[in-house]
Amino acid sequence: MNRRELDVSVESAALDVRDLRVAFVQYERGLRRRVVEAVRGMTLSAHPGEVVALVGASGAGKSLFGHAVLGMLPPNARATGEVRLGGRLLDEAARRRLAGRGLVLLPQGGSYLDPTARVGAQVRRAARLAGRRDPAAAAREALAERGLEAGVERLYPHELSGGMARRVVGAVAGVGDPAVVIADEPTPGLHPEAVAAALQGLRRTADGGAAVVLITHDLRGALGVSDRVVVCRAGSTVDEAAVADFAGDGAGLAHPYTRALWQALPGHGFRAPAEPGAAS
Ligand SMILES: Nc1ncnc2c1ncn2[C@@H]1O[C@H](COP(=O)(O)OP(=O)(O)OP(=O)(O)O)[C@@H](O)[C@H]1O
Ligand code: NI
Repeated sequence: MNRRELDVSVESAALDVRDLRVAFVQYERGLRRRVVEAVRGMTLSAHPGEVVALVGASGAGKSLFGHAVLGMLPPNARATGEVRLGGRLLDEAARRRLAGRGLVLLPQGGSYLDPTARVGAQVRRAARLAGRRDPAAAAREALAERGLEAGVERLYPHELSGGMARRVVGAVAGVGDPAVVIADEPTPGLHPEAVAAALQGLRRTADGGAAVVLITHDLRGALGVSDRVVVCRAGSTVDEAAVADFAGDGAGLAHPYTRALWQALPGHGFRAPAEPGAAS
């Protein structure tokens, strides 16, 4: 099922997540059962054509959000809340079936590419999974659209530069014409031009009609390509702000934590906000 089959219209959000919660069941010394709530109320929606940034500190629950939406949590995790795709309420199993097709996750750490397979095979596989009738042609086209010539198909991931790898990832993500792309921290470890290229790749994916959720620590980088910013802290989404509100001394930002994140950026002359529980 791809974007057309999901029947995503501009009126309904492609992705609509309400009050998502994720708890882990843990056993202490094999006996005492303990439930730890890692995500405690995350709400986010993204419309076709939009890039919505999900920003927050390390451990805030951003990656869990992505995994929960895809229905890919570890077995000891329990998720609750409502996840709609194209207006339809779907359970975890239904979302897992859409993974790689209507719904794509680019996981944190760049492990999205299989190091043992050639680029061409990987993009063709994504095209096949997405139901493209001629996977080879679709793969060639997806790579060419991103400025990669046919020879790239024969390369292995370790033979790609950072920027090329990201474009290949973009091709893998975009070849099925997905309704929703969740990109988890797509930029660490890349040099600045490659970071910009990767973010622009996501922007183009959205301009092509997908709803993109950009998970990142990099508020400044996110502002360059996003339409809205959702801020999370300690497992909860605490604010949603328009990109235009991130200006000057942050007076346009209503939420104190969002304002503190903005003011903590280098050049703004303020200190980073303390994390809950952190020693000050
Ligand atoms: N399998 C698990 N079992 C127990 N707790 C977990 C598990 N996976 C994640 N957590 C906890 O959930 C919280 C959120 O983790 P998550 O990976 O979503 O953070 P994040 O916002 O993506 O951080 P980062 O920016 O560092 O990637 C963390 O406190 C983490 O310890
Ligand atoms: Ni993460």
